[in-house]
This record gives sequence, structure tokens and C-alpha cells, in this order.
Amino acid sequence: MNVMASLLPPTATSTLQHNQLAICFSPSRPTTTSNNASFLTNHRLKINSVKCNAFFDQGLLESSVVSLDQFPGLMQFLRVTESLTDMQRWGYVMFGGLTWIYLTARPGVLVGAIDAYLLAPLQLGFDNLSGRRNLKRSDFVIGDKLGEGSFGVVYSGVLVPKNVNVDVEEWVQKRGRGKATQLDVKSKDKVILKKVKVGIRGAEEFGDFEEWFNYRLSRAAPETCAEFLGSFVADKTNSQFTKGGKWLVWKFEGDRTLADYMKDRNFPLNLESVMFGRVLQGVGSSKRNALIIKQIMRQIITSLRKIHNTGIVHRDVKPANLVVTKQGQIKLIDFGAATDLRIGKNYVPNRTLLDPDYCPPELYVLPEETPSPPPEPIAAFLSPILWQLNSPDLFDMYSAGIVLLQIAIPTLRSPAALKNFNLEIKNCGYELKKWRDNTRIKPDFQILDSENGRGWDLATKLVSERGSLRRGRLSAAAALRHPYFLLGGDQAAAVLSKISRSGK
Ligand SMILES: Nc1ncnc2c1ncn2[C@@H]1O[C@H](COP(=O)(O)OP(=O)(O)OP(=O)(O)O)[C@@H](O)[C@H]1O
Repeated sequence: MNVMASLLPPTATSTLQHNQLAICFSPSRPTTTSNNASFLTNHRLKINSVKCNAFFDQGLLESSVVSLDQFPGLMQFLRVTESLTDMQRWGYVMFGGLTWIYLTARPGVLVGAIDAYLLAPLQLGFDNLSGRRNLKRSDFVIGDKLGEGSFGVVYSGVLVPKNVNVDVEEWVQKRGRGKATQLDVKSKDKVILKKVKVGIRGAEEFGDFEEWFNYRLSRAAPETCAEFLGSFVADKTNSQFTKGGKWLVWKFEGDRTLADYMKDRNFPLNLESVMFGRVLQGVGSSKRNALIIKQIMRQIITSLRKIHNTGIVHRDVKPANLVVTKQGQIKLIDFGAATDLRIGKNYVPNRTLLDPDYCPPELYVLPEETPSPPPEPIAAFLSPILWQLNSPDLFDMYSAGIVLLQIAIPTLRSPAALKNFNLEIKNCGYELKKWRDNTRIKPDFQILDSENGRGWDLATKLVSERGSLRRGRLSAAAALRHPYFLLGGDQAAAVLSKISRSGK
């Protein structure tokens, strides 16, 4: 028996026609009724008659009548399920639930599809309209060379202000010097440019991948990496440009990488005011060191969790690829070696592009016998299985563990000491505890041993061989749940600093 119908005045129910629902708005929640009592009970529509009485005047009810024909999807669903048994209905619910779990499991088939088929074209259209994709050689003045990899050369540079209407070279000469870094430029105009090498095998492909990863991350996890401004192809050849050569451009995020800060004897205290906006008062220096180290690791692992959630493994996590911004944020750069294992982008079986000092013992992000990826939609559909079976994200987590050891143990910071560590840990079968008992370098474990050795415990769970089923090392999400990060003194100081910065 339809409870609601029994409460309705006869004139009210008689106005309802077949397939109509009357929606009665109670102050707390909406309720529904129909002119067909069995229809409602059959379909388990919830009825709340308790608070409706006061609203059952003829006028209100009539204005609330909604035809089910307006919801063809719902009608269809009701029609289809009407003839099903309870068992069959449960079957459908289970199937729907499992499909949902599969499509949303890491690395996110559903979100990935939305990104590829909706967000990426939207971003392209928006960038074209706003002129962001129309960068050209003459928009930039190239400055000092900052680094050179196998496939690219990195320069600092300046985005020439829009109101400068003269030829760029002339503009630079007028200012007196030929180097962008020596110009009086606003920091928002500072950029980083990567020239993709011309005529080097694989360089062009590398540049395309790096561009793709930067666009993808600018949509999926923009806070984790340097802001990508776009790319251009040089239209003429001169001292710096080669016609046809591709350039990638980022916002200049900061003067120094974590590796640069680590070279300083004062590390990690040289990062204290950058990260916390001030010197931490009333805290001893060893506690301050420990808080800074924890904040660095929290930021790195949080970024890794975000990129891993999108299916991307960076594959080159190291202090030189972590830029520290003026606001104390640590951003990942250099996605040239990254791979997107949701669709198999930049994944070539048996290819390893790594820095041996930070590379895990397994060397490859997936087992060597993993075949080349199938076409993207199929790869994407299968990707949750691949991630469950292989946990490729743990590749980056080993590198993060090495970074933790290096920043926490002063005698491991130099490249030579790190090489020596790598030899020793290999001889110890990648068991960090065994290494600690046997190493000849007399490390200082003070920072890792503070807070009941939580930092040390975390390090042993990152710097390790993979166990059975290719697990046995903490994922980024699991690492952030480790007791080391639970006491958030570093986080409190960082949040306070953010608040005071935004108040200025
Ligand atoms: N967005 C950025 N903001 C500030 N500095 C940056 C940025 N991107 C890169 N750099 C600087 O440029 C250097 C080289 O960049 P990157 O690592 O991407 O290039 P690379 O070709 O791989 O060079 P390398 O092999 O030397 O690392 C970095 O170490 C960093 O100092």
C-alpha cells in the first residue's frame, strides 16, 4: 500500500496520471508518491510521509507533480528491472559496482579517458584561443646555459614583454648586454628553455614525450611540477637557434635545486627560512634539522603520490631534478625519462634511462618480459591489472628512499660517497639494516634515529629489494601513512608560513 497516496486528499491523487510522481517537499528532504501504489513498492522508491502533512494543500501538491516521462533513463531502468528477480537485480548492482571499482582503480581508466578525450582537446582549444600555444622564437631572449643532458640543452631566459615592439636583438643591445640574465627583468618574465638537440637519434622523440608529459601534468597534477608554458620551433638559424629545432619553455621556478642546497655545508638549515618563512624559534638545531628533512620528504612523496595516481612514473627522481621555489615548494622537473603506464607512453621494454646512483636494483619499471604496449585504449583498459601485478610506482619510491638517506646523513651527500654507498648496499643484498651494521663510512644517523627511529624505519621500507609479488617497498600513499609523517610539526610550521605569506 502506498503510504503517501493514502495521505493525499482524494482530489490530489485523482489529478495524478499514469507515470507521474508527486514530489512533496518537506523542510528536510523530498518525498515521492505516484498514482500507482504497486509501482512504487515494486521499485523500492523511498517514501517519507512524516513531515509532509503540513504541505498537503491542493495548490502545493499540484505544482509539484513531475512526469516520469521527463526522465527517459529512469523510465528505461524501471522498465528493465521490473521483470528481474531480486537475484538478478543484485547481480546487476554487483557488476556495476565492480566495473566502477575497476575503472577508478589506479591509474584511473575513467579519469584518464576523460582527460584524453575531453580535457586535453579543451586545453588545446583554450590555449590556441588565448595564444598560449603560439609561442615563437622572437618571444624569448636566451641567457646562460644551466645544464645539458643527452637529448637537450637547458638555458635560462626571458620572455620579452608584449609592449616591446622592436626586434629582440636590438632590444637586448639597447639594454647594453646580450645576456638575458643580466637584464633587469621581472621574475615573472624569467623562463627556462630546453633546446632539443638536432640530429641526435631519439632526441626529437624525447622532446615530444617531455612536452606530452608536461601538458598531461599541467592538467592532472599542476602543483607537482614546474609550470609549463609551451613549445616552439625555431624559424631561422643563428648563433643559438637551428631552424626546425624544437624548444620547450617553463616558468622559472627557482634559483636552486635540492642538489644545489645540499652542496652547502649549512644544509638543511639553509632551507629553513625558505620552507618555513622564518627560523624556528625555541627549537634545538637537531630538531630543526629533522623538521626540515621531514618537510622535504613529505613534499617529494606527496608529489610522487599525485603523479603515480595519474599512471606516471618519473624514473629520474633525484635532488638535481627537484627545484626549490621561493615559497619553499619542491617541484619535480625533467620528465624526459618519465613513462605513463596507463597508456604505455614512453615505455619501451628493456629500455632503462636511469641515473645509476638513484636507480632501484630491479633496474626496470616493469619486468623485462613485459611486452610492448598495445594501442592506447587497450593499454588503458588493461592498466589497472598491470599496476596491481607490478606496482611500477615503487621504482620511484626507491629513489625517494635514497634521497632521504642522502639528505639525512651528511656523509652520504657527495657524489663519491653515494657511489660508495651503492656498492656497499649492493653487497648487502639491498638490506639497509645489514648495511648499517657493516658500512665503513661511519654515518651519522642522528636525524633518522630521532623520534624513536621512525625516519630510519621509513628508510628501510623504501631502500629495499622488491619482495614477493613485486611489492615489499612502500608506495607513496603508504609512505605518507607511515608513523614518520604522522607527527606533523614540520607541516604545522609550513602551513603557518603559507598563511603568513598569503597575508602579506
Ligand atoms: N622550471 C625551472 N625553474 C628553474 N630552474 C630549472 C627549471 N627547469 C630546469 N631548471 C634548471 O635547469 C637544470 C637542467 O634542467 P633539466 O634537468 O630539466 O635538464 P636536462 O637536459 O635533463 O639536464 P641534466 O641532464 O643536466 O639534468 C636543472 O638542474 C635546474 O637547475
